[in-house]
Amino acid sequence: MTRTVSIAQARQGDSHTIKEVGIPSLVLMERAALGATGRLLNGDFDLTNVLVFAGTGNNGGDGLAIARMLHVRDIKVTVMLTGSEDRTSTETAQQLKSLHYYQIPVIPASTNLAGYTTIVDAIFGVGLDRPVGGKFADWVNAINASSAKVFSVDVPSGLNADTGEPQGATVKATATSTFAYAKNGFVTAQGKQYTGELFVEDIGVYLDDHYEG
Ligand SMILES: NC(=O)C1=CN([C@@H]2O[C@H](COP(=O)(O)OP(=O)(O)OC[C@H]3O[C@@H](n4cnc5c(N)ncnc54)[C@H](O)[C@@H]3O)[C@@H](O)[C@H]2O)[C@@H](O)CC1
Ligand SMILES: [K+]
Repeated sequence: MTRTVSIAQARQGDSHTIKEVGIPSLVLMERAALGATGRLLNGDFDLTNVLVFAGTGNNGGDGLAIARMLHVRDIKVTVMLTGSEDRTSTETAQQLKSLHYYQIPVIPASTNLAGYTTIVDAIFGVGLDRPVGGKFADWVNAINASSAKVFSVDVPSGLNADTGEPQGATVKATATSTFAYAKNGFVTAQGKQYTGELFVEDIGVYLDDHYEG
C-alpha cells in the first residue's frame, strides 16, 4: 500500500532534506516540477493553451517552474499570479526571474479563463492555513467551472491534506502530482474526489533516512 504522511511530516521531510542533508530548496522544487511536467506531457491533457494559476508561496513556485518547462518545449503557457510579484517567497521570486528571462507572460489572477485548454493549479499546497474565501474562492470556483482539464500541484488548492476535507472553495482536479509521499487526506473517499488521479513524484525527500555512523 502507498505510504501516506501528514502535513507536518511532509514539511519535516522537506526541512530535514534542505537543512541537514543539504539539498537546496530550489533543487527540490526543480525535481517536483520535472515530475509534474512529465505527467502533463505524457497524460491525456490538451496542451494547446496552458494556464498556470500560481500563488505567491512555494506551491506557486512549483507552478512557475512547470510553466518554464512547458515553455521550453514550445507549449503556449500563461501565468496568472494571485498576488504582487514583490510579495513572493524567496524561491518563487527566483522562479519569476527565470520566467521573465523567457518572456513568459505573467498576468494578475482573474476569473476570465476562456480559451485555456489545461489549467495547472498551483495556488496552495501544504501551506494552506485557513479556509479559502473572498477572491481566492472566486478564482477556485472559476477554475472548477472552466471547460479546461485541471492538474493540481502537490495538493488540490483548498483541500485539507490531513483530513481530505475541503476548506472553503476547493479545486477539483483531473489529476494531482504530489511530492515525496501521498498525504493522509488523499486516500479518504472524499479526498479522492478532489485529487483525481494521483501521482507521487520522487523529489529526493526521504523520511527515515537517519543513518547511524
Ligand atoms: N522547499 C520546500 O520546502 C518544498 C516545497 N514545495 C512546495 O511548496 C509547497 C509549500 O509551500 P509554502 O509553505 O510556501 O505554502 P503554500 O505555497 O502552500 O501556501 C502558502 C501561502 O498561502 C497563504 N495562504 C494559506 N492559506 C490561505 C488561504 N486560505 N487564503 C489565502 N492565502 C492563504 C499563506 O499565507 C502563504 O502565503 C508544497 O505544497 C510544495 O508544492 C516543493 O517545491 C518541494 C520542496
Ligand atoms: K495546488
